[in-house]
Amino acid sequence: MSSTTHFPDPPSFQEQSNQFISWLEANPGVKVNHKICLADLRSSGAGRGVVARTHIPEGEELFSIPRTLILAVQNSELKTLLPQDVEALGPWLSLMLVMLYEYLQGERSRWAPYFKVLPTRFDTLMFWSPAELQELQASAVVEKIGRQGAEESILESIAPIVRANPALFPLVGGLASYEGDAGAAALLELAHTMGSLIMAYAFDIEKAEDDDEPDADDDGYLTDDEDEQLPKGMVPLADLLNADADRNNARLYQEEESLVMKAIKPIQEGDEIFNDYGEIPRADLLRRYGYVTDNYASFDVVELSLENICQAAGLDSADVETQPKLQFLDELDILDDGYVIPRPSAEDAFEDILPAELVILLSTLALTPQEFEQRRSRNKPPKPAMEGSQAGILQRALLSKQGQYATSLAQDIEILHSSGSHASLEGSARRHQMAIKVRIGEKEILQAILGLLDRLVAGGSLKRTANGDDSESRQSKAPKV
Ligand SMILES: C[S@@+](CC[C@H](N)C(=O)[O-])C[C@H]1O[C@@H](n2cnc3c(N)ncnc32)[C@H](O)[C@@H]1O
Repeated sequence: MSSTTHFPDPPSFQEQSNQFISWLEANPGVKVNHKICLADLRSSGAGRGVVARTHIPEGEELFSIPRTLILAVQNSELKTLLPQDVEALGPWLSLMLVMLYEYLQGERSRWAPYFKVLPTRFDTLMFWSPAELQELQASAVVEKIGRQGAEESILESIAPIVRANPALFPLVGGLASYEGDAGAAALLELAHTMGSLIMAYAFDIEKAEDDDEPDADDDGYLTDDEDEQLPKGMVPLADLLNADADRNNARLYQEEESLVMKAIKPIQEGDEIFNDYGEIPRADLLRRYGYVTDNYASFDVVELSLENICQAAGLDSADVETQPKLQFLDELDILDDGYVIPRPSAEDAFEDILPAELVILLSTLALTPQEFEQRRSRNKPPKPAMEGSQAGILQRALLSKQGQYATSLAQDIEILHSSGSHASLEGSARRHQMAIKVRIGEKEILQAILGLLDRLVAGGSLKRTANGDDSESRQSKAPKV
């Protein structure tokens, strides 16, 4: 993302940018620093972005958007036009409904010039075909896309409101109604567009006096703990900043009356201004934002499923009801469905790389029946320590995970080298290349951890630094991608 094909009416791209900025500046309370501009970055696959026209010192305000201009439930007239409490739908679905309403108003919407600069096509995993998703091979991200769950929620919560209020939700594309298969399909498509915009563009909007950091989300468009989440809102211009891991040089401050973007570093003339999307593994970057860059590689993770680990420990299943060791950890609330292993860095000691819950699981699985009975009678899990037997289970689980990918790391590196420059690729070819990068990251982690475990199983020390470079390689040494 985001090339020409992702935006409506590509020939008017620049004109739409200009009209959007004019509209923005005409709104009372908006301030846009003349040192920034909205740039066309489609040639590098980054859609629109914000660029410095001239040097900007650290701390300088880049723009300020009044809270009343945020496209959000509290600012849309929809909430006064419906009998039900829109906010009760939760942050995702309520904003989705409001965006559907505003979008379908066309030119009558207060945010019409804003919608014209937003994309209508996405490279987020929600939109990948089964064949494209297959390129992610054994990546756990494939299980987190949540398309089916999102569609069920849309049909259950959004569709009845839209269908009951035809005057508020005009029909699109020659449809007779939003009823029936064709109506439902059109509604789902529109809702997915809004959901994808929320996923990649919306901010959690803190209350004016609330300084707490927002919770991280989420699978699909929804999460389990919706009640605790902050309302979401689309903040014009703030959401046109791209992000690139450690190149972050701006930050949005949520003040009493306005949301203010400020430079957090000196920015040189011509530099792109980047927001911070967080320390996101490339798999999740692809799922939520539809792009990857090599700068995010250090945040990559590999996820082992509980099933994978149980198999490696010789258990018949990962069923909590029938496996006493799993039941014991579940009752202590320290059992997970999957365990995330980060990319080891040169500074990390091995025991700091693995999550404590994973080491406790391995230690529990390694207990003899007598040791387990003792633990259970004291209701205490084993201490998270990696020794030979735990390392053996982990090694088998990692090898089994490695075997689930259809190609080796060495093969992927070759495929990547022959696949051409990222920026020039479009459509499926671009998605394919991004998938290769994701799976390379995961395979590099598997290889690095396996190298460290080799030493442990062979009787070496675990205190050494966990750096992929000095570890024994099972496959050819991985270059930085
Ligand atoms: C918040 S929007 C930023 C504005 C967006 N570029 C646009 O033209 O509308 C987030 C989207 O921008 C794109 N994006 C952000 N950072 C990027 C980067 N470093 N390289 C390529 N695309 C990027 C992705 O498509 C992502 O989903």
